[in-house]
Amino acid sequence: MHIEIYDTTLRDGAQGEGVNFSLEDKVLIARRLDAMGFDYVEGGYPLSNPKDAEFFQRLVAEPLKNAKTCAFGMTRRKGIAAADDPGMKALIESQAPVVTIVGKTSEFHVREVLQVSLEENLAMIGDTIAYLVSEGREVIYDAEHFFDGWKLNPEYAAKTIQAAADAGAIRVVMCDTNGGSLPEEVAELTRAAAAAVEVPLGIHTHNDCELAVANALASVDAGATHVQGTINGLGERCGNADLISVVANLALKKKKGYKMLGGGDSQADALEHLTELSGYVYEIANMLRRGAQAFVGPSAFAHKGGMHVHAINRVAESYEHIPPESVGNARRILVSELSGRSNIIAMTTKLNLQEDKALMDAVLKEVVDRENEGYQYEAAEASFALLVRKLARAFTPHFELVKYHVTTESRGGSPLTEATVKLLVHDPEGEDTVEHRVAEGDGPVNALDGALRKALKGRFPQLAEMQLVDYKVRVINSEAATAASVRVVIESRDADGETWGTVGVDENVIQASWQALVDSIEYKLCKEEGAGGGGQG
Ligand SMILES: CC(=O)SCCNC(=O)CCNC(=O)[C@H](O)C(C)(C)COP(=O)(O)OP(=O)(O)OC[C@H]1O[C@@H](n2cnc3c(N)ncnc32)[C@H](O)[C@@H]1OP(=O)(O)O
Ligand SMILES: CC(=O)C(=O)O
Repeated sequence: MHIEIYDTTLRDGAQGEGVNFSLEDKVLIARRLDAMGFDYVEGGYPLSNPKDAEFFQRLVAEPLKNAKTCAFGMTRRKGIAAADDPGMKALIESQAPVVTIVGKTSEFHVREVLQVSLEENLAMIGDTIAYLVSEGREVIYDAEHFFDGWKLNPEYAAKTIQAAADAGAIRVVMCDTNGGSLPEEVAELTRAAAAAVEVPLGIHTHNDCELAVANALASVDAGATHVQGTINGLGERCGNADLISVVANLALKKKKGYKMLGGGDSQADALEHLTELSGYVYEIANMLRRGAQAFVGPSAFAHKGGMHVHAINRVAESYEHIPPESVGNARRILVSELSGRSNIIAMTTKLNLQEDKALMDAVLKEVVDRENEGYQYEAAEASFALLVRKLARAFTPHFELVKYHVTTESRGGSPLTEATVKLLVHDPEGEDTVEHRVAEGDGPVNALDGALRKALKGRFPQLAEMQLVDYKVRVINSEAATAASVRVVIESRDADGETWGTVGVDENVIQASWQALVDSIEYKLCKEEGAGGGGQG
């Protein structure tokens, strides 16, 4: 059975705190969803702001290829004809072929929020849809507060969706607007709605009880054939149903043969692009990815516990509910104090090192000891790779520190930071040289990085290709007051997009930063020589 997937990232997703798409962002996301086979893409509320209105004009100039574009609006204002309502005018002018209209289902909302009679609300629903249909639009009706409204007054709730169906709505979508319903209630009321109207039913759920996806799935099992939600679950308050999880569960977990996103090969292809889609939307929204996001998060198939990794090495599905590749994700093995030898073997295999029991034991001991001192290798695979090479005696440093010096000076204005670095730079085929360089920076780490690069750029020009993209500091034993150590984790990126993390720990933040900086540069140089391996990007 085909289940329609309706994306409202650009409207309800944009109602999430901290989400603000530009016009260009919206167009890019709409086209990506279109390419992946989504049935409907809701672009926004044309009455609300010029950007949303302009979005639809952009799609008139260059329409989506597969998905239907939907413009969102509410039922006509009380006491006026639909044709006279500015909201209707904006919807018609959007030229979107589909209009999604939200209307009230709950008599409580009709009385207390709209403050109109129950009859006037029914007329507002019917008039609005009939008018838009007469203007040649397909209308999807979003029944706001459907579940709460039905529980309060089922006869009235049924009348509201019947008014929508009678006026020509092509879908009636049951909205769990406050996100307070449970899956069993959603299933039961989906069956009740199916008995009240013949129009295909849809489901639109919010995540206030962490049940948006479960509620959407329950509704589909009970007969809904259209699911509304957003990518990554962005949306008002706690968000909407995450369509990534909805699609992955319907396609991969349910045994009822649900088909979506084009079905067949296109469906499989779309599933394999879900991780990429999730990252794309986070990137455009300028938001950090959620590590533990189901199916597509970086931690969704990351194995940390030694016993898990041991089992995974024997049979992948022992600790994985689906193959990570089926949703475009990848297995990751983490190294930490919770590791057993299996974690270390998995990581060193990635580094192309021979399996060597004595080395594995030494690495495991070193990792456990260092994590006890505050190091953490989960986000610092490059430092781990260097640590293994050092223990395997397969590492020759490219340079050594003679001394560094960092000063910060303020004469009343913004402080100025300056770093001096003196290095012994090795040259296996020639003479070692001493490089002594100074650089200014926005802060101590920036200045140190500048001076370090100046000292190395003559001998290693390829360092110009890499840049530091993230810097995190954390105090790790704050109860020890003055003796507290800090952990610095630096993320670096190469010209080809590969990223790697390095770590440093010390009581002095500059020394911790120096360790992480040196590891970052050594990793890049080893990588160039084919000896780094195991990048994280
Ligand atoms: C469940 C949902 O997510 S629905 C979508 C919610 N999204 C948004 O609100 C974002 C876009 N909204 C906006 O840009 C603005 O709210 C607008 C342009 C729609 C309206 O702005 P304003 O005219 O200034 O009204 P305001 O937002 O203060 O109040 C909403 C008005 O709509 C009325 N209203 C609310 N729902 C409906 C409905 N389904 N049908 C008709 N009128 C409605 C309210 O009664 C209120 O009118 P009133 O002040 O005459 O009582
Ligand atoms: C329509 C909608 O966004 C809701 O009821 O949640």
